[in-house]
Amino acid sequence: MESTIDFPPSATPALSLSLPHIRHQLIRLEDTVLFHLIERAQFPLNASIYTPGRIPLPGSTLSFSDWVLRSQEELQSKIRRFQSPDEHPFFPDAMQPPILPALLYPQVLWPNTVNLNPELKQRYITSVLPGVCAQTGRPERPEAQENYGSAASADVLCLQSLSRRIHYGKFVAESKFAQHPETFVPLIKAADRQGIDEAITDAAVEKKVLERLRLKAEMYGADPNFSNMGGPGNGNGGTEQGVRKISGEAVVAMYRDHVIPLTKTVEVEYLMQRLRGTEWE
Ligand SMILES: O=C(O)C(=O)C[C@]1(C(=O)O)C=C[C@@H](O)C=C1
Repeated sequence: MESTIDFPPSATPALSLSLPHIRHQLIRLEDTVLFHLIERAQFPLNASIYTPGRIPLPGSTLSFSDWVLRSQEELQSKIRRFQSPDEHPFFPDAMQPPILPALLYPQVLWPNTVNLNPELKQRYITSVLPGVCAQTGRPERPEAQENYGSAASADVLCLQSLSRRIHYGKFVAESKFAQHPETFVPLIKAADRQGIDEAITDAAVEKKVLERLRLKAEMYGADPNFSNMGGPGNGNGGTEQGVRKISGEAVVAMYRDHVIPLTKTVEVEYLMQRLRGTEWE
């Protein structure tokens, strides 16, 4: 698969490492994540698809959702998806040799093994999805086996866009490191993860991210046929006339409690490996 969003082989390392450019990509990814979540939220939670063994699968003990994700990744590996430096598989054991010739991406990141997808998937299933699929003020929707395939397909898109978002932290971290190695080298040498976390944190940017996201969720999640974007009784659950497509609160909570913290963990863990094989080691 050719470049995902901004790392075509033609992109220069200088552009890939410019912090405003990286933040612009993070803002674009907000839209991608949001639209995929809105697609997922039209179906019930369907807890059965996350339970291994609940839905019989030929030759596999995985949950239905994992099986769909793994099968997709196996196919996508053949068309180069995971050669792109902003793509990380959830199932590294499913990777196959690409059938297309390798693309030459510019070497922007320091070689590293950071992949937080297992933690991301766990949080997505146990915390993000229940918030996104709930419609405030309404009873939980019953399982709908006719939507199992649609829900699992939407999950693939949600998880992959979230994974891209959090692993973008590597580019953010590389950019910050390149700007201030004198700040980071001693912290990394001392394995001071908390110190690194503080050095990469920009509280004003985080606040802006959450404010923008709330606005986007309110706008994209409203049905324009009904004026249900605000006013009393028009909160997350919508009105009698129109149900919101997604809860703004759930989207903000997802970013505040999971997406931003995981992005920061990616940044910290990437930096912890940043001195390997350098003159600073
Ligand atoms: O934009 C940055 O500087 C980032 O590190 C990304 C990000 C985020 O996840 O949105 C994470 C940590 C910072 O505190 C601010 C924002």
